[in-house]
Amino acid sequence: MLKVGNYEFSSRLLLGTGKFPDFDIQKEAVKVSGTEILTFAVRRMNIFDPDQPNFLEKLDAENFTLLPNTAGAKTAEEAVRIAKLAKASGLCDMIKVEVIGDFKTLLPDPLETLRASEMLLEEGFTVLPYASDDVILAQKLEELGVHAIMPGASPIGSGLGIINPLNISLIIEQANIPVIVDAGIGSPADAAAAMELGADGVLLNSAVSGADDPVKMAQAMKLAIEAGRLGYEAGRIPKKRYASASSPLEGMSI
Ligand SMILES: CC(=O)[C@@H](O)[C@H](O)COP(=O)(O)O
Repeated sequence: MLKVGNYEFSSRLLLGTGKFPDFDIQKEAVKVSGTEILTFAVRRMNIFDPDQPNFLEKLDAENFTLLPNTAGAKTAEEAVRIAKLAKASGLCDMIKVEVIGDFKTLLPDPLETLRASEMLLEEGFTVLPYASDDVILAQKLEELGVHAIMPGASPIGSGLGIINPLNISLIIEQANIPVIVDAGIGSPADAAAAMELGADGVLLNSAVSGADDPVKMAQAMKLAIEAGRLGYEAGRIPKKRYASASSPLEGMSI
């Protein structure tokens, strides 16, 4: 069970809704992924014009917890404005804080992310900041009172997987709140690796929406996340430098 603030989920996969080839494929991929949390950029929503196409319309949004994100914000103030807009339009009070520091790498701005998180907590939001994989930043965000931390595996849309597993595992080890690895996941192996490190969940989008077969990939991600979690809970064997026989012969009279 993944618990974030007052919310509980049985799926540990958080899925982005952008960049699918079409809405029917998006709908089918979402269905087979088993996700209960859908994230999307508030700025992509036609909140005030119901006649405009709505990219969530095929999805029976009431069956999911919506996690609006503040993509496009460059400052804490912009992120707070976007979050308030989402809340005012009746979307969930959970918000993924995304304050980008540089539009080439799409890496998050740590200082503005910290400031935005503080301001949104004061406003009563359930706050999930997307952050770099910085161990101390994760500590400071937790001290502020955020409800989950979402360190990036690698830059958004890069598909590079976890480029600093040490940092991700240190963040997980110190955290008393859920750690959801977000962005840069390229394959099911990457998602399983995050879960095997002990992550509480994985947020991904491009790996599914950009796959040759997004529906198959959505299912693969679901299975990978479940397998990774099971493996983590089961406890892997330690890595050793030398062989040790799988069928020991000691004590056997031959
Ligand atoms: C949808 C969303 O929130 C993205 O900003 C997120 O970080 C996913 O990144 P990938 O597309 O790399 O999975």
